[in-house]
Amino acid sequence: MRPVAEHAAAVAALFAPTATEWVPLAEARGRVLAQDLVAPHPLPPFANSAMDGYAVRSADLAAVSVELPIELPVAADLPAGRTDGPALAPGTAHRIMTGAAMPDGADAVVQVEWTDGGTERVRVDRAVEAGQNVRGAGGDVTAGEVVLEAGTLLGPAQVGLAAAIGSGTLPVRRRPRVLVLSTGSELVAPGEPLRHGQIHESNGPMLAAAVDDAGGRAELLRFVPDDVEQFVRTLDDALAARADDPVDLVMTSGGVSAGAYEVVKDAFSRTRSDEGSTPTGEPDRREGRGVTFTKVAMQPGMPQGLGHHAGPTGEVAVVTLPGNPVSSLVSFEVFVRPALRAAFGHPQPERPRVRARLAEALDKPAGRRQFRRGRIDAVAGTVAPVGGAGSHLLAALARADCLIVVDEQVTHVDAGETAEVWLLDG
Ligand SMILES: Nc1nc2c(c(=O)[nH]1)N[C@H]1C(S)=C(S)[C@@H](COP(=O)(O)OP(=O)(O)OC[C@H]3O[C@@H](n4cnc5c(N)ncnc54)[C@H](O)[C@@H]3O)O[C@H]1N2
Ligand code: MOO
Repeated sequence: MRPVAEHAAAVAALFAPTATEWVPLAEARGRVLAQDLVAPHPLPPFANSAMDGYAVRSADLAAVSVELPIELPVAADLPAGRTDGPALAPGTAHRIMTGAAMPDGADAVVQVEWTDGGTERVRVDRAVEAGQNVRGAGGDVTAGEVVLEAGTLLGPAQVGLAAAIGSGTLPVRRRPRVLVLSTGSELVAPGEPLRHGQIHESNGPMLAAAVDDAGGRAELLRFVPDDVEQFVRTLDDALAARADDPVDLVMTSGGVSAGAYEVVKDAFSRTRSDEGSTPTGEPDRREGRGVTFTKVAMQPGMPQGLGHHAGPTGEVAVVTLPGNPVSSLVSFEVFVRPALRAAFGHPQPERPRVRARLAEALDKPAGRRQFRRGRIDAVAGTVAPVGGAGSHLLAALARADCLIVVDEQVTHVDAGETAEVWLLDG
């Protein structure tokens, strides 16, 4: 069986780094900056007041104390946003609000609490030092400074900074576009009634959510039954309809194990053997490198496939995930998520990994790396398995907040021993 790391590297190699696109600030969160962002002006752009109060010359107040207050005429009112504030004459004060530009001639602000709050004249009973309560121009950012480097993940603070320097749009790496296609004749759309032998289609919505959550752009296609013709037609129609904005990956679920009706395996094996020419002698547009199916030494997620499908608009990368719901999502976590994030330059493609003590013993077969679902207690430094190893246990997966990784050769881990844990909330 193929080692997990080898398959992960092969999946990563399917992705090309995504191009740059410009997006409005409102769409920038979670994206990766494609170019250094340079401030065209300083921050703050002008010296301004840090307090509601009175702009003064500190020299005028040098001798002031509670016992010896001073009274100054209030010569102007400076709310934040006033663009034509007059200069301050010696021996006068301007009423000023937080964020308003400091008038020429003033070098300090007396906060309103240290005054009688007058509007015509103001009594001040505390001295201030030059620069007190003044936020200097460029105190945060200087003009020409790189405020955010290419490769930065844009969160709320970074979006705020970009807005503050006046950027309305930002150059970011394009989100990889992923088509999700589930297969299985037993599948029924959620919301529709089930007959005996049928189940609701859960992998498609789950994997589409996982793609979006990873920072990609998922498009969930209508699932198909175990019918090769229908599978290929659905996929090729979807690819043809997206000729102007090509997809980065086709991700399928189901139909890859050892049964009699393995639609994904059959479909991609067929398109591969179609290489050559069509009956009319035209070159076959399906000619391509094909999809290879393999067993990976992991549990869940053993049957895997990857490669390229020669669709109507050219070659497109393909990853085929196993149909069992837990296998499907765990395979996505192990192989697709890190590759997808690396493709758009995410600074942390992989889930945060920690070590934690097992709250109970675990047994597993030798030969496959096991990814058990768990709940972590970060304060206690312990992790408890949730549910068993079965790859149909979707409810346990939904209760889990981490994966517990137990290496191939290990068959037993005692309670209290440490294990590697991947944090799914990170
Ligand atoms: N004889 C063997 N049988 C199986 C093997 C094997 O090596 N030899 N491998 C097992 C393992 S491990 C896995 S994992 C599964 C993988 O099977 P497929 O990828 O072919 O998936 P299906 O057979 O189509 O479905 C498996 C299981 O999952 C359910 N399923 C499928 N798609 C969905 C969906 N979109 N939403 C919800 N549930 C879905 C399906 O009903 C099956 O119960 O094969 C084992 N068998
Ligand atoms: O490998 Mo399957 O993915 O165990 O259930």
